[in-house]
Amino acid sequence: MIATPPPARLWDISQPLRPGLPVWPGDTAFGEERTWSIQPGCPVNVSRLVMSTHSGTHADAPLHYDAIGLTAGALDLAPYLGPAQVITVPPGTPFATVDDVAPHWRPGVPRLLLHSYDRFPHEAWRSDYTAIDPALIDWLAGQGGVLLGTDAPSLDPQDSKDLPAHTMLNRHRLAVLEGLVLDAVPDGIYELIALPLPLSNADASPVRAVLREWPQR
Ligand SMILES: Nc1ccccc1C(=O)C[C@H](N)C(=O)O
Ligand SMILES: [Zn+2]
Ligand SMILES: [Zn+2]
Repeated sequence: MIATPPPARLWDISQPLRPGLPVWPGDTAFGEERTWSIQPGCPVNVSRLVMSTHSGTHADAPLHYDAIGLTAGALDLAPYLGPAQVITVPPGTPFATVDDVAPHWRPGVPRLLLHSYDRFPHEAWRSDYTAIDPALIDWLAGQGGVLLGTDAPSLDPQDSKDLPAHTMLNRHRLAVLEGLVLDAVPDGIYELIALPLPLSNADASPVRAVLREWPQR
């Protein structure tokens, strides 16, 4: 009889996808439509989804911010699986900076997930989210980082036209997750699992992001 360890605790850090989901101003509303329904002569329910590639918790592909960038289907999956550290930045911070992160940084854990909301805004779009100082992305790359995640809907401010944070991310070829829900997650080290879908031509992909307890050594 193999002794099986108790299951590691899981945190679901993904937004529920549903009609009424707050989306980027002007973007495609989340829609679902039943195309087949269970009834005499039809044994199944089937639906159709209409959604932005940036709906809810998602991974940008480089194609989102680089006209010749990789698509979601071409992304290397390794950055989206592995040890990650959750660090809270003071709520209401306009830009997360190196000074917010460096004092809490655990060298050798190459994924940074920023927790900026006191309470994730599930019910309404908020434009006043915490964006990312590009210098933090440059610093993360220097620390051997491979992925940056945030509970905000974007790395750059909503009105940004030159996307300095996404540009720095692209320069360092870092992976990104946006729209994480970290309300219930204490700062610390976890195993991140958040795989993008093999959407062959897309500029981003929804992910089911979870954190699993990481054995503290
Ligand atoms: N839907 C959009 C439409 C136009 C411009 C930006 C968005 C975004 O959703 C922001 C995106 N999540 C980003 O990666 O910054
Ligand atoms: Zn995005
Ligand atoms: Zn983005």
